[in-house]
Amino acid sequence: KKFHLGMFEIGKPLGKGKFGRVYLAKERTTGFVCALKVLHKSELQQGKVEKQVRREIEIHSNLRHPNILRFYGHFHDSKRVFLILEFAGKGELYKHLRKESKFPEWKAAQYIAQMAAALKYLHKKHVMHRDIKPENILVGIHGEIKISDFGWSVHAPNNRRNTMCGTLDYLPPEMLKPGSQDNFYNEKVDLWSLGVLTYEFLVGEAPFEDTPIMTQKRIARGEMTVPGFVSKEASDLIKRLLVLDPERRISLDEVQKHPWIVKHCIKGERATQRSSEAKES
Ligand SMILES: COc1cccc(-c2nc(Nc3cc(C)[nH]n3)cc3ccccc23)c1
Repeated sequence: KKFHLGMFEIGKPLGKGKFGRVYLAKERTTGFVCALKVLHKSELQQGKVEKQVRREIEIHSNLRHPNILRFYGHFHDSKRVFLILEFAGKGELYKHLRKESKFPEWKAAQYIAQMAAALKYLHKKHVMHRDIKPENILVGIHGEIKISDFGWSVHAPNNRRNTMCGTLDYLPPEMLKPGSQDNFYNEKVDLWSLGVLTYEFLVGEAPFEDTPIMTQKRIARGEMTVPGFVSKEASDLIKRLLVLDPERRISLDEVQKHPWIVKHCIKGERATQRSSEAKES
């Protein structure tokens, strides 16, 4: 007996996140496959995250980009909230990262180029994600990556009122400063996190990974070293993103034109040139 929920046929559970379970689902009339995220209102109340979920829905439902997981809609019953999300066939990026321990430079560069494109789109809408990390990225069936969780995204600028986000590893120095009320930060926080992500893709661990106290100290001082096996171009990009002063971080446009990205990301004519060469051979 298949389990139906209104117009959806519920398939296998894909896994569970922090506040809910995710199921494969099929829309009954069209056969459209999606992922259904089920959140229990009681758990949201306990975790004091209802406002965050409402903001996630409001922000995520207005986003359309190939490297951002599509949000199709939501509905709720007395006990649960259901988010209708795009299904990404290859699951969580951080599982691939742990399995491969670190990514080859060409793969890391392609992922970072896709992240830069998604962040450029978000920042143009004055949305900052604030929680860029491998756990919040899914992989589509063709290997493309999709930013998923928007639970911590807000409209920029913002001053840190709410409690700390998840892991400290990805927090930029400006979000760690003692709570002076004029502690405003903007979307450049995502540039710092992009630097941490680039490092973690290439090295297999975060640049400031340490005990919580030491991690905060090392972030505040920008204290990290890039191992010798990382190419000098990749190391250059990491160092231009992990800059303490948010205003001095490399821009997303410059990331997309950076030699390390250009070298590994076949675009347009070079791709066709490659394929035409292949045809000749
Ligand atoms: C904790 O492990 C979790 C949790 C939630 C989802 C997955 C998972 N997700 C997706 N795709 C998704 C998920 C969403 C919201 N859209 N597309 C695919 C997978 C494939 C193999 C294993 C696991 C998968 C894992």
